[in-house]
Amino acid sequence: MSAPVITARGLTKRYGDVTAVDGIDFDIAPGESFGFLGPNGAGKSTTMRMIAATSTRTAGSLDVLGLDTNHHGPQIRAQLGIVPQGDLLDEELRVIDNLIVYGLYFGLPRAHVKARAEELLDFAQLREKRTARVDGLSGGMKRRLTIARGLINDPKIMLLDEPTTGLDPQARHILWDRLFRLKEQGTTLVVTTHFMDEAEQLCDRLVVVDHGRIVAEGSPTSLISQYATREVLEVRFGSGRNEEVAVRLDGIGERREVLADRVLIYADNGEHALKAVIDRELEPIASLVRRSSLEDVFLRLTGRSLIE
Ligand SMILES: Nc1ncnc2c1ncn2[C@@H]1O[C@H](COP(=O)(O)OP(=O)(O)OP(=O)(O)O)[C@@H](O)[C@H]1O
Repeated sequence: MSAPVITARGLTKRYGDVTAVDGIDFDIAPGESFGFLGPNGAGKSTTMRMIAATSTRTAGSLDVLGLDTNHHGPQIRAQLGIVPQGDLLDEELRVIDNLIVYGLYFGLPRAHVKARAEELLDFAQLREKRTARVDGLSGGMKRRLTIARGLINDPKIMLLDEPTTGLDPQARHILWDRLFRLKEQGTTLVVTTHFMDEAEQLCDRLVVVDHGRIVAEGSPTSLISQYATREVLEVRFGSGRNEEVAVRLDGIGERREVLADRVLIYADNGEHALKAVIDRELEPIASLVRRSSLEDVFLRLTGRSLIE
């Protein structure tokens, strides 16, 4: 494997009594698409801010492109593309000017910035909005503009904090498509998300984080095969009946989880599990067999759902 572009050992961040990031280790390889998957408050944004060298660590080590983040902030940021959780665009400026102003801020030559901004308008599929003011754009367009802005300095690494939160399904797919394009071009992507489908779509490898700690690491498929069965049967028995019925499901599937509105039965063959449920005359009011996902991995590891 080539030398990592980001290396963390025992990385820790405390805010007073709160330990936001609690001694985590990870390596990110060049060209890799790496994810931090975890619920709100898990410490993902704090980790991103330390990688972007905008927040110093309390303990441990963190190197980005061979530079210590506590001592080389400006040199590191010059080589990163940063897409923060909020878009932080200049709403009163035109789309093209948002790109140009940001590029000039890096101290890049004006002619270069202007040419690069035009290329990025096409990349972000915003050509026809070139002279529109940002405050008139849709959420998806603003997000694509933020990504384009992050690319103005030709970064080796893109940091994307919750890239599609708040977007509708169509806007998310357009954005994912742009990120796949970047990945194909060899850009290293570091993504935080609490959406399991986003992690499955975008990440070659990810760490599952909870309460500032890494609880599992691997590719989406390896995590699913390690922590879940091939399929899951979801059954609903009606309000208040799930707990009562769950005790009568013993022996069906490998494992069961009782949630407020449904019971999940983990089995490699969901149809067989459903037949076993029906044979016991338990009469679910609804049932669904689906493939296991990273949501199931998170539930298995923490006993909680990713989205509460
Ligand atoms: N500047 C700060 N001062 C004090 N506490 C903070 C600060 N920033 C984050 N925290 C705390 O650190 C913990 C981790 O927060 P962080 O924002 O990194 O989580 P997250 O996984 O990114 O969640 P979200 O997606 O909601 O941002 C939380 O308990 C949060 O309240």
